[in-house]
Amino acid sequence: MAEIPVLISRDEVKGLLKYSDLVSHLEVALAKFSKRNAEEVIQPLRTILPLERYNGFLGVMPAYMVQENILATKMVSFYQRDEGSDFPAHQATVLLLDPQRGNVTAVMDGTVITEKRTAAVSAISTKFLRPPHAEVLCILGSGSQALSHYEILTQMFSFKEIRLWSRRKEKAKMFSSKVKGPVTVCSSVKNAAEGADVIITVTMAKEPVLQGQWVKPGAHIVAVGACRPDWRELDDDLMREAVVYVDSREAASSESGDVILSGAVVFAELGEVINGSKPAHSERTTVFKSLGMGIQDAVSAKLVFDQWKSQQ
Ligand SMILES: NC(=O)C1=CN([C@@H]2O[C@H](COP(=O)(O)OP(=O)(O)OC[C@H]3O[C@@H](n4cnc5c(N)ncnc54)[C@H](O)[C@@H]3O)[C@@H](O)[C@H]2O)C=CC1
Ligand SMILES: O=C(O)C1=NCCCC1
Repeated sequence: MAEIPVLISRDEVKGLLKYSDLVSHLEVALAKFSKRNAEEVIQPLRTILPLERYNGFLGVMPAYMVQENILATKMVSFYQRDEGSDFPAHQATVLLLDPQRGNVTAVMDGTVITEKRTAAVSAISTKFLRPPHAEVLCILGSGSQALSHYEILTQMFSFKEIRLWSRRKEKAKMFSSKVKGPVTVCSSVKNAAEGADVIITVTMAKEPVLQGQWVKPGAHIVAVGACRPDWRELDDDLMREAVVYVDSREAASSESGDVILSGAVVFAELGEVINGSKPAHSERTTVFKSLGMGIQDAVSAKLVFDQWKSQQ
């Protein structure tokens, strides 16, 4: 290795990566991605290596943004852990490279990047697709993504009520004691979801947790979990009834159980809504199926690195 890369820790990434920067930069990246111009963005479908023995997966997610001169790859491991396990469900590292020379310029924690950039993309979908006068937010799940989603959605929007459901009520209570604002802990998904305007699913479920019959017509659902072709968070009724948006069509048709197994038709990518080539049907029930993209990590890593450099 000719030059030693900079190492940026989890705590440093936490301090350096701001939601406000993420939202504006991710909007530009998603809009560009959806134009499918290889002179602008190159992002192959991620490689997923099963770690069957440990009930987990390793994902490798390279991306190159040509004009911005950003080349990066994330390695992310994720596991279906037993409740109470000492090991984290997700761990990630992002490598930022110099595209001209090919050397690694920075190695940084990718776990916080994954938490923040996923929530920022969900906030972008909420911005475009939530119904008018959205007042009630519902979060299903109480892990790391639930926290980052709570943070950004309460920063960007003025919901009157925030409801939370988690499989284990004590986890939901712990969540509500960690966050700054008020949270209504609900004892069932039905109670949490009924009447909600925006519903975020951030669980490790393999079977549907949210049923279409509980969803208010016109609600916006952001489905973040179920990132394997045989995993589900949403039932067939909801998937077939809603107008379905995704981050990447290729990823959705190869990785999303909710899309593949329901046979739902994908209406548009979020990037197409941002770049104006497809409408935002905010008057209808909408689902944004998020799977996560290498360009989201690449953009985030560059923001972290630039902030880090400006402080040296
Ligand atoms: N779309 C994307 O870009 C990304 C998606 N994810 C996915 O988001 C989901 C949440 O991730 P984290 O919050 O980091 O995980 P976490 O492990 O911190 O939290 C998972 C939550 O799901 C709950 N849960 C587990 N099994 C369940 C079941 N069978 N039914 C209902 N709830 C269940 C747990 O109680 C916990 O509240 C995961 O599926 C993860 O793979 C994670 C990163 C990026
Ligand atoms: O985009 C990511 O990062 C992930 N997506 C789905 C599952 C784990 C991590």
